[in-house]
Amino acid sequence: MAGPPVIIWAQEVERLLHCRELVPRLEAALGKFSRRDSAEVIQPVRSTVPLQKHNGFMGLMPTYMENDGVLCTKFVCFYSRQEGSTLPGTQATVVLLDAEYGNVKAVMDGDVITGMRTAAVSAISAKLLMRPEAEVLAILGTGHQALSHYNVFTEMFPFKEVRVWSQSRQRAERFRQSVGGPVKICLSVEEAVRGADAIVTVTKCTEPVLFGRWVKPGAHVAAVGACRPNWRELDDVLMKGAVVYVDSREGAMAEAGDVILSGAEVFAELGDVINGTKPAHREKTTVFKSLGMGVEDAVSAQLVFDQWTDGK
Ligand SMILES: NC(=O)C1=CN([C@@H]2O[C@H](COP(=O)(O)OP(=O)(O)OC[C@H]3O[C@@H](n4cnc5c(N)ncnc54)[C@H](O)[C@@H]3O)[C@@H](O)[C@H]2O)C=CC1
Ligand SMILES: O=C(O)C1=NCCCC1
Repeated sequence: MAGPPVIIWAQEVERLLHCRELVPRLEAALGKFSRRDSAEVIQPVRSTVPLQKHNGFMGLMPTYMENDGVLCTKFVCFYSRQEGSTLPGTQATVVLLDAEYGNVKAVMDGDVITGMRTAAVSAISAKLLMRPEAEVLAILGTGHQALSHYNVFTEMFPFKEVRVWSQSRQRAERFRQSVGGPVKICLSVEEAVRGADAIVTVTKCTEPVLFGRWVKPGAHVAAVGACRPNWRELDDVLMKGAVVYVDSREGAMAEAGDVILSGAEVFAELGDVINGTKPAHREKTTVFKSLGMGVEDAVSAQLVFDQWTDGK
């Protein structure tokens, strides 16, 4: 008979999950997802339940990887909070199950996983699509994802300058103090992105904040916010002028306002590039529209569980 599930909370997940081990697993997972082989990955498009009273959504993200024996689901609640609210903007929990018996093996904090796997997938997009000589990174937004993206991008690439923009100077200052390295605070989005080689958009805005006319030709944009079909971070000029990559085509057509409302063509999934079935257009302006996938949470949770079991 199965024992009770283990509970692995945030501090422990943080101790066990490292970008250097996670990135190769995520690359493999993105490749498997794009092969559309049901023995590799079954991952339906996220089901989203509106929490109207609280101005939020609950996303359900199940995944089964039969060949790898991984069965997992994440519950993630995300909210549009009033300015100054002290309530959390996103809360996630990941559940790992035994596929044969159906029992829950582990319940773990999903916030650390969401932060790190999202930033790691954006970094994989940059590894594939950014120009190798890239020197300047611009981050728009200063919340949780901004911090995880700063950490992962500066660990993986030798940027000479990191710029950050926030709606609020105070939040930008707080962000600068919370990171381990140098950051240039910019007072406008234009100042932050002009001349940047890589741009990460991690805001909660619902209207475009990044305009194509400011983006240097050949730059790479990892667009992480705007995960609802009527929300935008990027304008039509950027979406239509860039080669657009996504994590999941089905996900993008259901959830990505930047894709749906601009009418931009999706060129490829990141997994197609990893599998060698679609080219990486490093020489052109590229956008990776990220929505987040259950398979990313599944391999992250399995890694945490394996490390936890090894160290027991
Ligand atoms: N693609 C993916 O896999 C994932 C995407 N997300 C999305 O990424 C975005 C950022 O998430 P977190 O950092 O966790 O949120 P957060 O609440 O910690 O930070 C949000 C940031 O957006 C800024 N912001 C809010 N409204 C704005 C507006 N109208 N214009 C410009 N900036 C604005 C805030 O000042 C803050 O810097 C959210 O949209 C979230 O839903 C989150 C997790 C995974
Ligand atoms: O993949 C995720 O996790 C999320 N994606 C979009 C919105 C918040 C969480």
